Amino acid sequence: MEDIIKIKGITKTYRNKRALDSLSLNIKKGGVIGILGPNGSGKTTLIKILTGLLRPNKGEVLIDGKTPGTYTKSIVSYLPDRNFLYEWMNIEDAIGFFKDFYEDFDEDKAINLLEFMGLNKGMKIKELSKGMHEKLNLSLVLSRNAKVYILDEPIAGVDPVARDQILDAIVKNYNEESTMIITTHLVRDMENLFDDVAFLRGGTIELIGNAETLREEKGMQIDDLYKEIFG
Ligand SMILES: Nc1ncnc2c1ncn2[C@@H]1O[C@H](COP(=O)(O)OP(=O)(O)OP(=O)(O)O)[C@@H](O)[C@H]1O
Repeated sequence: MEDIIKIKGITKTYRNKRALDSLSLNIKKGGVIGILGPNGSGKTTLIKILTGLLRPNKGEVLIDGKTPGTYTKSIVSYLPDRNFLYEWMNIEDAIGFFKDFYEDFDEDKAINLLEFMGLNKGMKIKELSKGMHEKLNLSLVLSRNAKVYILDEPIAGVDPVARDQILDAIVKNYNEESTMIITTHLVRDMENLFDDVAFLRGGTIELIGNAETLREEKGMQIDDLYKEIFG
């Protein structure tokens, strides 16, 4: 299977802190990969490099054959780990904002997803709870017809019911032609979603593999393997 993302030897240093250390990773087209690692392991830094928000000090990243920039932003739908909508907006404005920004945005899909999440158009952004924010942001991001979806900690800080709804929305809206990259340290809740997993420690990949194969080889769930590696 063709690789949609090729990461070769990237290093990223903030002042004197090395967040990524000669990290290499190829991600094949189609499928869901979990990037797993504890706080500070470099997950967000890696995602910011993939989305073109940061540049590595060394190494190379290719997404669909191009370095992160205008083209890659047009094919990558990104859920940041924080809110990206304006406080003055309501949900309808947020839909309009995505429609204006992204040619691949499917408004009908967004409306269906928002209904599934129990959100309505008139709700004001500044009045949403953390879980509602997460549901809104995810609904918008999943409503783009993108080649690559990058979800940074999609269920962090939300209650178990909202978590299940978010996971359901991801599963139901995932299209097998596209590639999904999800970072998390909430492995138990998310492991059934992953085709492949990569364990990140100290800015490098400690272990990578097919989730099912790893479960068989190690005789344990990915969550237990995570605890064994990072515990
Ligand atoms: N802007 C910054 N300036 C200085 N150091 C930073 C900056 N951003 C991240 N770091 C450091 O780089 C390392 C990797 O951080 P990063 O945010 O990528 O980790 P993470 O795996 O996403 O963590 P978390 O799960 O807590 O979000 C950490 O040691 C962090 O302190």
